[in-house]
Amino acid sequence: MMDRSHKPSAIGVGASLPQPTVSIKDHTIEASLPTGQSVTVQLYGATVTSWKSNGQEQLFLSEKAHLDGSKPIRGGIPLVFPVFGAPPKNHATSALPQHGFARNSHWEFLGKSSSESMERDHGQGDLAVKLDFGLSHTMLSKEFRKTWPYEFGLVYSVTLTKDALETTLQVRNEGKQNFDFQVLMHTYLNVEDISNIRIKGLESKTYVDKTRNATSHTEASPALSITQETDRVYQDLDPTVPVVVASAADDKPVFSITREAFNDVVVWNPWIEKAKGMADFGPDEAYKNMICVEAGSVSTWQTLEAGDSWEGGQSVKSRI
Ligand SMILES: O=P(O)(O)OC[C@H]1O[C@@H](O)[C@H](O)[C@@H](O)[C@@H]1O
Repeated sequence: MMDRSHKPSAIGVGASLPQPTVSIKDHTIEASLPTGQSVTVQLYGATVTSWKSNGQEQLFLSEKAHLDGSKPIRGGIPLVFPVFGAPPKNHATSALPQHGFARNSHWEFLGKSSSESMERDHGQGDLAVKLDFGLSHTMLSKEFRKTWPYEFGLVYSVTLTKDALETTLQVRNEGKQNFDFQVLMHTYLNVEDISNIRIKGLESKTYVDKTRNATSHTEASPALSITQETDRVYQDLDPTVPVVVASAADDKPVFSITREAFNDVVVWNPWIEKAKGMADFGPDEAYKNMICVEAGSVSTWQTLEAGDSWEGGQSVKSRI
């Protein structure tokens, strides 16, 4: 999964091998590999809004998503930090909006690096391109700084490889006070038909069902089908065991998600009524073309002591 074995790029060493390209335009960063895969990231929220692989778009983006920075982007991979869902009462995050401020703040592009993986699963020499984004307390709006007055630094890395999209968040406590946070990569996966997929890797896991008064249950199904509004927080998963979105027809994986330091996975689909009720969700029937499988750390709080840092991430493979 998270492959830390990238060696420095061979760019400019006389080789005429095609290299990744990266372009920056209108607060949008686009990177593509010579093998055809591409990724698009908006500086607003450092939200990944497109990931193309195998000649297909892998992420769902609502037709009505706001891409002008006026609202968190409905689709792609919004980043949830420092609180998941509605903030609890009497907590340091209480005055923040739902899902925190990372997805509705302006990030900076820190740069790109190209690399050649030495030990990827699919053979040697695969090219990868990594895009780094930063957000710190000095970049927050006055309002967010006031409501969450901690000194922090976030570095969000988006790595595109031939086989996967990897997203990693590093959180640093740059102040003198400890702070608590939750984090989640709210990944909207593009699916052809929700009735034709099953979610595997959740059996026997405890989940909180947010559609049933946040009651706790144990997943009985080895292959979960989505047939109604679904909003579940699965807890205490082994991050190295993939959560797989598989085809119901032939059981082949459509997506496989492994994680690092993320023990929770949220499965969300708004279904008919909720989809209609969201002004930025469209078309109404698009709930059939998406499933959110959201890797994160949300069932407890991570406490970060002054000067410390923490890192977590996911690797999403498609149609392997
Ligand atoms: O509408 P938002 O703030 O983007 O949230 C979408 C959904 O995000 C999911 O992660 C939550 O579990 C749901 O409860 C929520 O409805």
